[in-house]
Amino acid sequence: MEPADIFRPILRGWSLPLLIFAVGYVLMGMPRMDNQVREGCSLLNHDHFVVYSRRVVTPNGVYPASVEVNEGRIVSVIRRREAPKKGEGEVHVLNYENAVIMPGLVDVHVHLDEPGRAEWEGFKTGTRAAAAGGITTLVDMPLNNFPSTTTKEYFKMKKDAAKGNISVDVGFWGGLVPENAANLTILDELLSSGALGLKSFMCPSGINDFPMTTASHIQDALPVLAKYGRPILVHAEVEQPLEDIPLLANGVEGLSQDSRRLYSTYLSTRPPTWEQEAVRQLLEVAKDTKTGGRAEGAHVHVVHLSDAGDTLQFIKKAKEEGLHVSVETCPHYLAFASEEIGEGDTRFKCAPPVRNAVNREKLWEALKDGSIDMLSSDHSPAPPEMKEFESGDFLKAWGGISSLQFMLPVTWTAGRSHGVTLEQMSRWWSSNPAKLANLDRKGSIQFGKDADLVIWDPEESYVIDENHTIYHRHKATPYAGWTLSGRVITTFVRGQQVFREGEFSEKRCGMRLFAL
Ligand SMILES: NC(=O)NC(NC(N)=O)C(=O)[O-]
Ligand SMILES: [Zn+2]
Ligand SMILES: [Zn+2]
Repeated sequence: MEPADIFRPILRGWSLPLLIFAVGYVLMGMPRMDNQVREGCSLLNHDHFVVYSRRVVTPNGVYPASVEVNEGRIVSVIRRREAPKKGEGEVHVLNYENAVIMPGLVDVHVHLDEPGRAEWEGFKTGTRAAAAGGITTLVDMPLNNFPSTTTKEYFKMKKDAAKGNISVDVGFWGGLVPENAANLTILDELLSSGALGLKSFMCPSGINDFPMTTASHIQDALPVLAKYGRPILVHAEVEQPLEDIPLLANGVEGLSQDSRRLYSTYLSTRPPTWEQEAVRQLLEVAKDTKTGGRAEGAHVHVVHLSDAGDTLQFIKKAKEEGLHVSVETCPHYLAFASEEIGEGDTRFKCAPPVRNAVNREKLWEALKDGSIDMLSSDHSPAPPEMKEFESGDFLKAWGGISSLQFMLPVTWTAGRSHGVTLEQMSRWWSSNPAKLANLDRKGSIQFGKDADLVIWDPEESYVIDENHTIYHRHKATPYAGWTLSGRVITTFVRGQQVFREGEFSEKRCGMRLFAL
């Protein structure tokens, strides 16, 4: 007897009530279940589902578990040796077996350059690269876009440009410049518009409408930041005289074209003393962040640390003294060494510069012992002409490395030889950056958090060659030619499957994240 036959007699007498029930179910239940499909936000036809693998990275360790997702949130994390079978409840199960399920990456340092410089990078291309790379939240920098994000009006332009164009969730830093540091009402409005914090430069940024700030401007802004409990991120390099450097005794103008094509020449123009002096001055004003200080509640964060020498020691000491400070470095400082950069290869140009292999090892140590708190991409691409690929002139080329899509596999590939664990990966890339940006719902696989997940295979390797699809606006990246370990299989943003095996959801349903 077929199951349908059993139901037939029952259906006969009950067909009308059953029909009403069924229609009611369809009307009430289906819209929610089908929302994402209809709206095209997800590649998956379910709002309520379970992902399972034998390696789920949680705050209490890595273990086999099922992660239940309902309407965008994580509703349970259950340790279990096998995936739930079909029929155990009504929930759809995705079994990823040996793949790693990790919190999506939170990248707090990305230049997406819109509005105004869409030819550099953009919300669409940048956030697709992020989704393909397992980054589920990114925080956009207030510069390279035009106008720079320094007032509430410009903040509105920024958030309007993002609307409907983002594949992952995006928050925004506001910019601190002398003009708004001198008019704290402007700063207050910028923060009350929802900027997650501020960003400033202690040296020229290269962008005319983003002038540099001194430590004293930063000191002026700290009490306003304290009022909102938000951080300031600082590009910490201060220009120092270079005459003592023999190569530069006659200024950079006197240098030959051959010399300008050497990375070592560029390196000597931005010595570690620039970072040291900036951080020394910055930490002096950051004393105000101490408990009981005039800016208690504010937080000072040093972006893209390159010098693993005194700069790092200053930061370590400041933390011990109770200052509210933190520091990030970027994979390019951990993956490359100045002596290995080829002549004229300006893809590697960034500020502060990539230093030597000895420094690189020290950065790894500092990251592993917790002296460096987190990682970020500092994805900052520019059109090929500006990178001076033709001339290979390191002094003329725009500084900025294009890398967003490769952050997870690059960290894993370079980190493996340093014994990096999955838990460290998720602390550096998810929980610690989420904390910096006060994104409470982001950064870990835990009950109640947003279901932001990256599912990836750490054992699989591949080459970044011409067959590898790069989603950045510009394809030039210093990781070209690298053999990477770690392939992103799929990415979920608030339970929406936005990327799966080279495919994206039809629509861009990333949310803009504003501070309250
Ligand atoms: N204007 C920039 O995007 N600058 C960036 N450029 C780099 N890092 O070379 C940065 O973060 O300083
Ligand atoms: Zn910078
Ligand atoms: Zn940057």
